[in-house]
Amino acid sequence: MDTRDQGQVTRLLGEVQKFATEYLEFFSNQGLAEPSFEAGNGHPLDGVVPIQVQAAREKALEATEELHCLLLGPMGLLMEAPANQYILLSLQYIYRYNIAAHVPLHGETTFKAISEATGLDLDDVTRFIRLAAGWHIFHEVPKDAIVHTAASRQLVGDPNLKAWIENIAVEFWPSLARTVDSTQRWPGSQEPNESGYSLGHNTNDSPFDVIMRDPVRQQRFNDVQSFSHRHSSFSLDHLLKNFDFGDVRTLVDVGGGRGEVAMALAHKYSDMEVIVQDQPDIIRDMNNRVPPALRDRVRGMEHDFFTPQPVKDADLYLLRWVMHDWSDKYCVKILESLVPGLRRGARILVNDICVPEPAELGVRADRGFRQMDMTMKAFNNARQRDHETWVHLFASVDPRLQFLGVTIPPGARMAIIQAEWTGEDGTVGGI
Ligand SMILES: C[S@@+](CC[C@H](N)C(=O)[O-])C[C@H]1O[C@@H](n2cnc3c(N)ncnc32)[C@H](O)[C@@H]1O
Repeated sequence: MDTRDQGQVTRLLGEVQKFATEYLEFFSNQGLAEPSFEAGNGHPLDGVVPIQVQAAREKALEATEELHCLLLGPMGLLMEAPANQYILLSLQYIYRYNIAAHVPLHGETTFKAISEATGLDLDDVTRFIRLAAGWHIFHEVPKDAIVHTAASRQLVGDPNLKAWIENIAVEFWPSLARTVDSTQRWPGSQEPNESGYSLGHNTNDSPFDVIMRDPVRQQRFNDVQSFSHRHSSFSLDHLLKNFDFGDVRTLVDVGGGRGEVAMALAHKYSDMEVIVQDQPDIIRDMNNRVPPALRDRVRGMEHDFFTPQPVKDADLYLLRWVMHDWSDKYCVKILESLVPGLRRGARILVNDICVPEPAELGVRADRGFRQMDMTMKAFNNARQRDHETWVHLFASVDPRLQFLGVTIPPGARMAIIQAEWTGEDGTVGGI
């Protein structure tokens, strides 16, 4: 008999008690009320909580998650697993019809009042909101009347959160539903137009092309990038605090989006010139966002990163949150296209996920990385990479591109991955 799991529930109970108590001490020390579904925890995302408090919370979450799974039992676990997708359905409905704004921030309303104000079918309103209430998003009391919870209040007036949820519902969800079909139709494909997205959206184009030609989708996609910067584990601060840009005079932010990273860098380093490269529409938007005080040092440049790099002699080429959008085949092309711009000693800095080894993290944290990996496959046949895959990727570009290593700042999800060009200036293909 396998005795490994004996006493596991008891051990987990102890861990929940220990780590949740540590977490709660932070609230009592600050004179704050305990977190509740009604009032939340007072923090929009966990950025303002000290790192050791975040760690205690994460350990408590890991332990409660495992406890939950053990109590479900094997069959319960399998049966409950698909249920979480339903919350997305409800959130999509709530956003589509701006339901949250029809609930007073303080006080209650009724399903009937929402139906009358929006013109929506009363039965639909009731059913979609009751579905959400199962996840503590709105609370129904008494029957047919609802009030906000802390979570449903977040759905009012936060366009970037809206974009993030709608992007998953509209772009990713149909893609995920067809990803297994895509493995059958195009086994092992690295092409962006042979993915779950291609089948789910019935298109032969790559997802980026589909998104970029539709202003609504494009705006939403850009807002998602802004939203992702807000979560502490994806915060730009990890890069700014843990990489010394002190000797960088010219930085090219390749696929730099709306320039948020560039502007943060230019604020911090008053001698740095930053060139943001991206697709034409993004660059037009980006140029309008640069404040006058930074315009002489931050500028946008339309550039397709699959074509040779036009900026020669920069000190650093940054690829932040770009490579995970592409399969290895296309990442090699992106890196190869940089080579013509590189002078000896120029560095490439990739700020992207480096997936930890299996079992290095708890199951909850690990699951987050695996889900992101599968999302990228469904979207674009792209992937998240672990240490070994990053090393292999750089090695397959050019032996003169020396891999300098990977560091993951404490509390960060995005790793700092570096390489240096050791060849002659601006050489391509072994010349
Ligand atoms: C996930 S976003 C990352 C943006 C930014 N680096 C950040 O950290 O927020 C990926 C960016 O790559 C850009 N991109 C996609 N294809 C591109 C191409 N062929 N050439 C240049 N940029 C491209 C997108 O427009 C988008 O801004």
